[in-house]
Amino acid sequence: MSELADISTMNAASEMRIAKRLVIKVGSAILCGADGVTRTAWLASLAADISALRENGCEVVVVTSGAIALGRQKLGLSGVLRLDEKQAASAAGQVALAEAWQTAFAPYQINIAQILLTLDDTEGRRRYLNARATFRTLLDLGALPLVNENDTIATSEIRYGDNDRLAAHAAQLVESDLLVILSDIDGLYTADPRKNPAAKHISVVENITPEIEKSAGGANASAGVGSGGMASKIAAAKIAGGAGCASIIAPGMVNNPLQAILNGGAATLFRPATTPASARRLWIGGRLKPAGQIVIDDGAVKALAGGASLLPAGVLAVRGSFMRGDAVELVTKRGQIIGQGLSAYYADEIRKIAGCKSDQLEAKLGYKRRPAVVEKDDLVLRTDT
Ligand SMILES: Nc1ncnc2c1ncn2[C@@H]1O[C@H](COP(=O)(O)OP(=O)(O)O)[C@@H](O)[C@H]1O
Ligand SMILES: N[C@@H](CCC(=O)OP(=O)(O)O)C(=O)O
Repeated sequence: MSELADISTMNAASEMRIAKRLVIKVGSAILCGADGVTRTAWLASLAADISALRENGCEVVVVTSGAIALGRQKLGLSGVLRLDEKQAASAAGQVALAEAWQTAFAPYQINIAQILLTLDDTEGRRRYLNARATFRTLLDLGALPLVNENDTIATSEIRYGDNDRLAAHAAQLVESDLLVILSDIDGLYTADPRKNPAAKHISVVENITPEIEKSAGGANASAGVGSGGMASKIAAAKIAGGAGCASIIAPGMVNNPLQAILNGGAATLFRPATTPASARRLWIGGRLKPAGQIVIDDGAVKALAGGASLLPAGVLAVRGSFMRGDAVELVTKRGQIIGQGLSAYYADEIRKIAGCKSDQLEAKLGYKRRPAVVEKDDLVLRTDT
């Protein structure tokens, strides 16, 4: 399937075939079963699928639940857990969870890298930039980022709510083009098929209408393990879609679940309303209020127009006081605003390194950092909008 494929014929399989960066969400029930024991053969089959996708050039990030389910077994906790018991279980279980994933990927010499996120990490721009840079570096180094919520410090006020939404935020953070949520069901139905046997499977959702949202009922809070329900999966698809990322809800209990999607097995595709690039352009170039200005030389103007990041060598001056992660306007020496981006440095740091070559930065700053003042992915030129 080429990238120029007619989108009206897109389904879960074709969307998966063209994905370049994929976030896969695995729930506790699929990974651990009802008894809280890791399904190792299944996990090995998923590892084979992920390894095959990576060999085809697709970058993969995994969001995995299961820490509480595994931890409660380890610590001998039973019944309904208090918040502090859940947090203790997740602390003990996260170790076992990461170990299970690392074991599954050992045959492919793929390193697992654990990232525990809290809502703050994706909502606050400075932490967002740090988290994104870490993901980017891990993917560049060929590691497989393994994400879970940082349950041990998350409180009810700051929780994402469930790992379906966490996965959508992770997809947004890494600018993924596809989110695959592996579920205990083969997609969305017109109503909950457990309660309504006449419910019909929906293979493609163009728009998440109130009717679609109503079909899911409420959250599945009473389930033994996990906490999501179909409502949280639709909410996740909505968050991802707003960032230009398509979503698939697919059956996760079967072995080789990703290969099953590629083979045309039943699943639901949620098509996004926009692309990741235009969602990002709208956010950086339109919604964020600039906190300052960076004046750049003509060489830098040319380099940015050619798709480069802004390096300190092209910086002439800095106006205002802004922080790392704030939006800044990029201005020519004649005063023309040519674009807007997220600053990778504090204003005062840029003042120290303005005009410097990249190999002089460590001596000027006293520490080592990526050289770009504004990374190309964090930059929107006026001609782009
Ligand atoms: N409209 C719907 N279509 C499909 N499943 C639904 C729908 N409404 C409610 N559900 C229920 O949601 C369940 C999936 O949510 P959940 O059990 O949390 O999944 P997982 O454990 O895979 O994260 C299904 O098994 C189904 O009973
Ligand atoms: N972070 C928690 C899982 C929370 C959650 O959303 O679970 P699930 O509904 O199984 O995806 C854990 O690792 O146990």
